[in-house]
Amino acid sequence: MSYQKEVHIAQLAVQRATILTQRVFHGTKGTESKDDRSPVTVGDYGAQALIIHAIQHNFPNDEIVGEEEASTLRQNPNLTTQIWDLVKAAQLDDTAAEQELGGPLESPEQMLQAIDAGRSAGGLRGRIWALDPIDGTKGFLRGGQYAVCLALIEDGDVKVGVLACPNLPVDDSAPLSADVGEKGSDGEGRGVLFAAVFRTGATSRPLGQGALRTSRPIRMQDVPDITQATFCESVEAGHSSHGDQAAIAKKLGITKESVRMDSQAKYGSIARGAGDLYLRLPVRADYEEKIWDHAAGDLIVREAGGKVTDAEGKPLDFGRGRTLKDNKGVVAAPKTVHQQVLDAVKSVLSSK
Ligand SMILES: Nc1ncnc2c1ncn2[C@@H]1O[C@H](COP(=O)(O)O)[C@@H](O)[C@H]1OP(=O)(O)O
Ligand SMILES: [Mg+2]
Ligand SMILES: [Mg+2]
Ligand SMILES: [Mg+2]
Repeated sequence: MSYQKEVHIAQLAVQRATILTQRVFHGTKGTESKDDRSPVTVGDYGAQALIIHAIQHNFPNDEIVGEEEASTLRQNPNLTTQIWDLVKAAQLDDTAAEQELGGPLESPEQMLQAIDAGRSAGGLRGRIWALDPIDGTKGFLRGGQYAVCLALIEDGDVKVGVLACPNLPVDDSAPLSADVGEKGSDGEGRGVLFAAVFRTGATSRPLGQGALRTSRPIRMQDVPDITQATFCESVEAGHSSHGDQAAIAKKLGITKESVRMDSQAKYGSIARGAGDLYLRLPVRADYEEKIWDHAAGDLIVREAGGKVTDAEGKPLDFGRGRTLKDNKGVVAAPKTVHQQVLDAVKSVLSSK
């Protein structure tokens, strides 16, 4: 199977969803108090509805594991109307592409049903899409990094992964900096769409409309000297231990500050060689990572020449349900240095 239709539809679907997320961000900026999470709620539901509608139109027999579900939304008609207005207006300029996605949704009820179609339990058999409509909610709210993430898992293996990152530089060679991580902005020169298909490599293309078919291949950067590598990690210390990361960097002789950013933009950034290593180090022993937080990024990094495992060296197992219940942490690195990084991770974690 070549998965060409799957990756094409997945790219268009996340691209359309970012029209909505960007409108939500710009429409609410400055009008909401800082700790008001309503923009992200609107963006989450709206993007999930749009993407599931496109999947169901093209692949009606596939299952979907989506992060959100509509039960609380059904009790809030004002919020439903607000989201519906955004969902019906989010259309690609390219009318042929819009038709391929099934065109606009027909009614608020159809929108609610689409959101609720993301309730698959996941598992080892069949074709299952994993969807995170907005990954990196904190980054989204602050105007930093976030991603719209979609992957197709077949019999437990990720076959297609796409990540739309509206606030990352378009330029694959733009170096990472704390500024890129913390202050995104989707202005001029920003917005990139990463994609990968199992065994055919990874690509990027501009996210802007009018650039629907101009993908270029991406590769991880060689790391001839590990002491010069750039680490990426979460902004949130509660999602990945900053202290353990610093100890691991020290053990490897890395002196450069890590780059902190929210979301799977970290996987995309190392896949195109803007950074080198991504570590996610468990903070709470009982937290199970969600498949929609990793499936697309895992494939994009592996197809760009990387290796992705958990902190014990096991591959991420996407066939266990809605979570990665058999894995703890993530170590993503170019194949050539992965073992060296993993050894440092194991040594630091076992000495705690
Ligand atoms: N304790 C935790 N450990 C690791 N990841 C977490 C934890 N709590 C939430 N997350 C998830 O981490 C993701 C963001 O990761 P990052 O910090 O790399 O941007 C979110 O999807 C978030 O899930 P949720 O959507 O439930 O908040
Ligand atoms: Mg997420
Ligand atoms: Mg999310
Ligand atoms: Mg969430």
